[in-house]
Amino acid sequence: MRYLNMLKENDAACVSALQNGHIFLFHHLIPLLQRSDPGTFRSVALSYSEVQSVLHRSGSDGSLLKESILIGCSEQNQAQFCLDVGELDPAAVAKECKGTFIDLRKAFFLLAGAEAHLVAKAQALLRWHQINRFSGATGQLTHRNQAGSQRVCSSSSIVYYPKMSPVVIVLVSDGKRCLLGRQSSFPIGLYSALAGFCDMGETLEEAVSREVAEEVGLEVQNIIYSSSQHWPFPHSSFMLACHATVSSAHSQLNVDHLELEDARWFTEEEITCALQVYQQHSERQMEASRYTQR
Ligand SMILES: NC(=O)C1=CN([C@@H]2O[C@H](COP(=O)(O)OP(=O)(O)OC[C@H]3O[C@@H](n4cnc5c(N)ncnc54)[C@H](OP(=O)(O)O)[C@@H]3O)[C@@H](O)[C@H]2O)C=CC1
Ligand SMILES: [Mg+2]
Repeated sequence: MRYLNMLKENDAACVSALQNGHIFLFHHLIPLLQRSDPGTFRSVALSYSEVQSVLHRSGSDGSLLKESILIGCSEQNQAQFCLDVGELDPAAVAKECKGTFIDLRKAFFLLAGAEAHLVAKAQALLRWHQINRFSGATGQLTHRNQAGSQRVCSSSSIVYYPKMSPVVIVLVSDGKRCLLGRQSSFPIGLYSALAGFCDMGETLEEAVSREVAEEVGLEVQNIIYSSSQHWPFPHSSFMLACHATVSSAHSQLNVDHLELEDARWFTEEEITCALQVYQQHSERQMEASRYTQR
């Protein structure tokens, strides 16, 4: 952690870490991945010299490497960076690296947990840099530090840091059943715990109470924080997961159909059955993928 912090503050040390580090490539924010076991993917960690030769063979002079952004540090203490090669031909880069550019929405659940997290973080940082080239206060260009942990306005010295939007996601229970809803944009059959963006100035508990009231017209109690994760879609969210209850006497839903297509109470048996069907479906997909790769 201290090493990473030092790299954020020391441009020269960051350049040297880049030359000895691992680099993950993206093309217009789409990560370069490799198929590993059938139906799963892994990220592709390239060395500085490997990326240099990919860039040269793709007709670039290599100066693009300076655009790499620090994303973390491996267990072997090697700094990890990401780089968007959007100006190059994706097919040529993919061929050079024996990989393939795959939309993160498709690959996210097929990457191992730590890799999914790293690739999502990299995409989020790359996106933040791409959309913050100018200062919102002065309209002037901003410049990044070597690590890419901040951007500074060239005329006012205002410092900008990468942003996330806090989101609450809550599993509401009435003691016997849990409440799930779906938006019309969800894949067919997919239901999820209720979620929503926190408003400015809200506490976690206030955001949970408001979102549930807005979406299904219930007043929740006993809000308990459970866990958190970075959520890359559609932009960078910081998901805070909670449990909450309603009394069974006050569990009548009044769904806001502008926000949700449907919301329902589900019993434990229904959830278990749905998870089993999902598991069988995933296994069949993996089997099919094994067959097509033969
Ligand atoms: N069950 C779920 O809904 C799940 C949601 N998520 C994630 O949680 C996040 C929030 O869920 P969702 O239900 O869509 O949120 P909300 O219930 O808050 O509804 C989304 C609407 O909120 C408005 N909004 C307010 N603040 C923001 C902001 N910072 N960024 C974008 N829109 C904002 C937008 O309205 P307008 O466009 O009218 O301005 C948007 O259409 C999303 O990132 C989603 O991917 C993850 C898993 C499950
Ligand atoms: Mg919502």
